[in-house]
Amino acid sequence: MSYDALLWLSFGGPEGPEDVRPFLENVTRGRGVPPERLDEVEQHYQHFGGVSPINRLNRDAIAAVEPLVDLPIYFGNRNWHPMVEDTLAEMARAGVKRALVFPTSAYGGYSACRQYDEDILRARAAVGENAPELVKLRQFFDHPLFVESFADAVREAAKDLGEHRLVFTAHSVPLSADQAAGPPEDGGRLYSRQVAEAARLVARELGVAEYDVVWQSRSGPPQIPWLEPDVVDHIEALHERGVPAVVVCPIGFVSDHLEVVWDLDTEARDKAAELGMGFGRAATPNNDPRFARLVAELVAEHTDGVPARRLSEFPAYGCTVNGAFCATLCCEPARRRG
Ligand SMILES: CC1=C(CCC(=O)O)c2cc3nc(cc4[nH]c(cc5[nH]c(cc1n2)c(C)c5CCC(=O)O)c(CCC(=O)O)c4C)C(CCC(=O)O)=C3C
Ligand SMILES: [Fe+2]
Repeated sequence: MSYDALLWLSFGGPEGPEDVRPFLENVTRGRGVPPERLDEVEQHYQHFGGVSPINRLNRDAIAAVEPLVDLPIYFGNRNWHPMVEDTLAEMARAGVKRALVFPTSAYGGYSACRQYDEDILRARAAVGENAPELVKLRQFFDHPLFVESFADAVREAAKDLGEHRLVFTAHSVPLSADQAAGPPEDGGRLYSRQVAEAARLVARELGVAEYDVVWQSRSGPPQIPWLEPDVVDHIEALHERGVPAVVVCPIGFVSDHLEVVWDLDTEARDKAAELGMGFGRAATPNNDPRFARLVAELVAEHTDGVPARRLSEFPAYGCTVNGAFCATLCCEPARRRG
């Protein structure tokens, strides 16, 4: 199959103090996130001058991928400029008929996969009949280049720490969303099980037998259960068990965006310092040259029939055309069910 372009599809983030509130409103529209939580998150962004690093990190990664692929790369986001609707309109004007889409998430689940399908549907509907055909690349949580880059990052973060516990962290989601993650016939929990599998692969690469998988950045109303334990609470629990230091590996993310620099480099690091524990945080893959190669390989699976490299046989989906869902009821949000 031939393609005219690659669309880099990401979350988006504010680029100045006035952007923060409208960005947060875009993210949480219709999601029942309490206003107090939004006020709190607004402060995290304002602490960094209202600028999330995520757009810059995406632009850097795109620049690293450009020399490795034969396609022009376009950049569009779900929640902030450049908005994917505008990017897709620009692609249509440039004559793009069929494009691959790289979503900046390695996993399945509603927030990590299906919501990017919804972005594709929305953007194609906005552009209308000239909308390019869009083929989304697959979930890559078990790609050897993803796993190796995290393993090296953990080695680097741990190098001066001595005895420590390795703790993987990913974005928490409501338990109901995790239960609905993946095609129902797979039994659900695709997101948390893929995160656990990626953690297992990185730990295996490092030869580490004991480690934990925990969650961060929980949102939503307090009465709704989300994946636990939270990383900060877990650091306290490790301290009580006499663990002298932690290395936190943000396996759930591809870049050091605001939820990594705030929730880990600020909150988790401060908690460890308060308890007198050593703390190291592994870098995410975004700026590792292997990440650019990973994207180029995912593209080559489609353009050159290069076989998919995977370290596990764990269920993986995500590759669909024009925003179709991976399977009937795949990652269907509970609130939208009958
Ligand atoms: C699974 C997952 C990923 C990983 C997959 C992927 O990477 O796509 C992810 C990534 C990200 N999440 C991000 C930011 C936010 N997420 C929020 C809220 C939420 N995230 C959720 C899940 C996830 N989120 C959920 C279930 C909610 C509740 C609302 C809802 O049901 O949708 C909120 C609202 C405020 C709050 O925290 O309450 C913000 C600001 C940023 C950008 C950071 C930056 O600006 O640098 C990134 C990359
Ligand atoms: Fe999020």
